[in-house]
Amino acid sequence: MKQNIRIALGQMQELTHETMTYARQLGVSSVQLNTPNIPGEACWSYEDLYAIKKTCDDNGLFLESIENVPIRFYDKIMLGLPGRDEQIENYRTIIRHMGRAGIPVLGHHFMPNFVWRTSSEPGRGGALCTAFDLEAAASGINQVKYAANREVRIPDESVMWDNYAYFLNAVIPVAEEAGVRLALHPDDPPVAMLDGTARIFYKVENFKRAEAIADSEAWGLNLCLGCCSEMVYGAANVMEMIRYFGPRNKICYVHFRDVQGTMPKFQECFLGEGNYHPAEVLLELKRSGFTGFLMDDHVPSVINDSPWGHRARAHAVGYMQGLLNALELIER
Ligand SMILES: O=C(O)C(=O)C[C@H](O)[C@H](O)CO
Repeated sequence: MKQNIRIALGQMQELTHETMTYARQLGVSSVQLNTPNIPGEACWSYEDLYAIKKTCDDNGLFLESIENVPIRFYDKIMLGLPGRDEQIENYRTIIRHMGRAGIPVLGHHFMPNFVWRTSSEPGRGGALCTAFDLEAAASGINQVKYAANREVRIPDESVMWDNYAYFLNAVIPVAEEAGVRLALHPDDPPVAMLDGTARIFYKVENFKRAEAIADSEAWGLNLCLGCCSEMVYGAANVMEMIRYFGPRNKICYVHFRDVQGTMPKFQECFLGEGNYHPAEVLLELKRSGFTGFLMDDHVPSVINDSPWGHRARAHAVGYMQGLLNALELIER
């Protein structure tokens, strides 16, 4: 059954009584977890995944997606190193467990050296916003977030493509069988090469290539509007991604955030002051046939906020709720 566009509260590593109560207080009925704190050095058990799902159900919340297994679970897969087949076996096990537990989407990215920022800059009213400047990154200074295996560098984009294809060929049939969709997140920052390691999901064309490799309903996108907006041509990528992948039912869910500026230099910001027009984007999503969920992603650091960002997340969620409300009205 097709669902309506809805909003999930997200980017928690753990589901506490407090966050679940907060989600309900904000008026959302679903949640997403990012790299949850689940025991396991290389794999997650069915029991642990089911326990999370059940906790959500018991608290009146639908668990929409788990985004990302820890990088150590699949670094060899991304880098094509010996040991990747064991990692793939574990990844397949996690997919099966998720399917059995009734968790429908597993998010993934393919960035061996993960998300980079080079500074935090004051944004609106002095709220701190993370920023990236390729020149600063190249000089090796101020790397704010970094989770790379610095010993291994893959300077060749075609090797990264081979690694991604090897991964998809091994996991897609299992995902199809388990009824779990694998949702790909774009590279952040979207750049072809970072610290000597090639990236492949930094431009629109490359997602089309990935879709063709997967060739399956089990593959889709975790469409991070922020990352697409960071790409050269900014907002145009956002619209192109929606117009192309929406009607193909390939957008599993959306990270609703934005930046100012585009590669090689950008800064995160509040919704409504970035490169794209949020209402226009939501309208386009609706028109494209999207029926997944929207969620808060990175948020500026506002005054007296918690490390997770309760205050700024409330702003992002409220903003999306207002947009959805208006959309419902004009569609009546
Ligand atoms: O960088 C972004 O846009 C993110 O959302 C980072 C997240 O950790 C995301 O899960 C990366 O896959």
